[in-house]
Amino acid sequence: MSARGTETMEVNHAELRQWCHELPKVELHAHLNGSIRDSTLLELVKHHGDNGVLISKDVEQMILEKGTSLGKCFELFAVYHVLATDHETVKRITKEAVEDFAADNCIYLELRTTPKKNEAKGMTKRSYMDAVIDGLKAVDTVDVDLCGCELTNKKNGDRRRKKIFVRLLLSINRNEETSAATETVNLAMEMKDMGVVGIDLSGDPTVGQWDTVLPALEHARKLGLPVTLHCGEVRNSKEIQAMLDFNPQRLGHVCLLAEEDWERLKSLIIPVEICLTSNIMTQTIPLIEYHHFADLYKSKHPLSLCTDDTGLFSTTLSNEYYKAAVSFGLGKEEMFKLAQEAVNFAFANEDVKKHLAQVYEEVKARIL
Ligand SMILES: CNc1ncnc2c1ncn2[C@@H]1O[C@H](COP(=O)(O)O)[C@@H](O)[C@H]1O
Ligand SMILES: [Zn+2]
Repeated sequence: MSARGTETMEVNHAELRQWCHELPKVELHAHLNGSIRDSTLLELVKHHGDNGVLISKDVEQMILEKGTSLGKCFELFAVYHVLATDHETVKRITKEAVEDFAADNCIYLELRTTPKKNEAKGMTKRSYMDAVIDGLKAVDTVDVDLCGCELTNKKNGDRRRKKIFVRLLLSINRNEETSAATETVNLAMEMKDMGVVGIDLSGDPTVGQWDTVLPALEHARKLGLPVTLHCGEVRNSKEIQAMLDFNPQRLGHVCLLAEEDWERLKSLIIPVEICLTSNIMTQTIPLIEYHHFADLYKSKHPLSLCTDDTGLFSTTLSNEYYKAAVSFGLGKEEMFKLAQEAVNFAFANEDVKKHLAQVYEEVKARIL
């Protein structure tokens, strides 16, 4: 290829990246602690290291190797939870995560987090969540709509300021007991007027029993809380079948499904949260060319592109769109439609969805 040809391609890639950045996006699968900035993490490591809590060198090494296998991710999450589980830090990482998604032109963010108890720091699941809400109130680069009302005051009444809708999902960790999982569901219910819109099941897929968390998930369903489940990150046909039997509002990942489970997923038409970079970096999927996005997309199965853990996997939602475009040959119209349709799978109410739909209508002529 001539030097000129290479140059043209590079320009196109840069332009495509820029376009993906400008596209208004909807994020449905983002974990708070997985979205911590590297710079913040290193600062926290230093702070704790200086206090003799953790050996900085080991942690720095872990950060360098972050996200390179599913096992390494969960080793690192254990570290994150030591570093980030106090009220001030929870507030800080929430503020920064929302500001980062907004800077990436995300117009709706469903942020999920596992409410944590920490007696030594006087933290309850409720006070952890209050710190998250404090973080949302502290956002100052963008207007945040939490529960139908804007949290941040419009600086100088500037109507042109960017706006992001943030809704929260409370995560049940797979290794929690039934009572702890049920406590999280009850907390979600208690915080329904504070932007909490649903329940997620996540955590290390090699631990925990479906039967232990099922009563809590059924409780959520009875209370009318939508549920999304991390599904098929490891081969576990029995659990995957039980998850399909449960028939949740959404599923995350769905990587390692046997043929008949795959067909069942499609016939149930459960919307899927696709996390391309996450699946490749954790080696759940060996190569992007083999990713099940292609099959779901071709079958017109409902899906949305998501980041999972922007910090852990050094990605952004724009980057996920860019990756989908170059890996599966999607054009701008197709990507626009993908982003626009993700609105339908959000757990927010119809008013929010109408507002988001309008944003896409308004921007369409300019961006396509
Ligand atoms: C890589 N794929 C994944 N699979 C399963 N669970 C994951 C995950 N990525 C993140 N989490 C879940 O989210 C927690 C971090 O955010 P919060 O502390 O809740 O804010 C992790 O501890 C894990 O339980
Ligand atoms: Zn996830």
